[in-house]
Amino acid sequence: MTLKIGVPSKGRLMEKTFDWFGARGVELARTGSDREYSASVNGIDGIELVLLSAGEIPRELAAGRIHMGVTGSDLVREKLGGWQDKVSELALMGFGHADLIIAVPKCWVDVNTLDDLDAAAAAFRAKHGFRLRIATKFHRLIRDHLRDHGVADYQLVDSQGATEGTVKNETAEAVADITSTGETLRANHLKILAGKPVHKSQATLFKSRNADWNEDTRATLNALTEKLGLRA
Ligand SMILES: Nc1ncnc2c1ncn2[C@@H]1O[C@H](COP(=O)(O)OP(=O)(O)OP(=O)(O)O)[C@@H](O)[C@H]1O
Ligand SMILES: O=P(O)(O)OC[C@H]1O[C@H](OP(=O)(O)OP(=O)(O)O)[C@H](O)[C@@H]1O
Repeated sequence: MTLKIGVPSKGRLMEKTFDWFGARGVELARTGSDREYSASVNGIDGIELVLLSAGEIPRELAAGRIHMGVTGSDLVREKLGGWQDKVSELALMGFGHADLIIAVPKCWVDVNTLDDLDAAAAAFRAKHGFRLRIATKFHRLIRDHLRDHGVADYQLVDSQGATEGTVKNETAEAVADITSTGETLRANHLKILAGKPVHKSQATLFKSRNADWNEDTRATLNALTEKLGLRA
């Protein structure tokens, strides 16, 4: 039986994932044409590469359909409730860095912290008769973070892309999204609330707790982690 590793099939994380393994003597390679989703692994036997969208890798790990997978630490925490019961972290890979943050319009001069946001949200509701809207695709992480910091008078509105545009479009008053350079926030006249980010994300190699770990796959895992210089 082969050990299946899910790696991003495109996008930000793909190339660096291939480089990360390659630098450790495990060559991942796409096979076939540019558009064909097939790949191979050289340097170690008994491994099958599965090309997937980074966003789907958490679900596949949790279901045990892949034994290991590379994706952003933010996506695992967002998509898997109780993620630590489903997967474990084998390696922080040192790329794909991004911060999940909450941002408000730059012109809100009195709102710089979560406490300020809480006060602004209460005032907003009193004035407008509905709760201040925060646009995001990170529902679980933002809800938990705001609950932990005592902010209650808000509503999340779903935004799966172009989230920073929702304030200008008047579908939200604030946003919660990933940022790396900060360019998109600046361009949309938004400022990050002070304090630590909700989550500091990076590409991470995960191991599924629910996959079929039999004698073969465990032996392959041990060979692979040794080659990669990790602890299984
Ligand atoms: N500037 C950035 N913007 C968004 N995500 C970033 C950024 N920098 C790093 N990342 C990370 O990249 C990962 C998302 O990658 P990507 O957008 O390729 O995957 P995806 O959401 O599955 O998209 P797709 O479904 O199109 O493959 C997340 O873990 C995120 O934290
Ligand atoms: O801090 P920056 O370097 O400006 O990067 C942050 C932006 O990049 C991502 O969007 P993406 O390009 O994935 O597009 P999306 O709006 O479709 O999510 C993210 O959602 C931010 O909008």
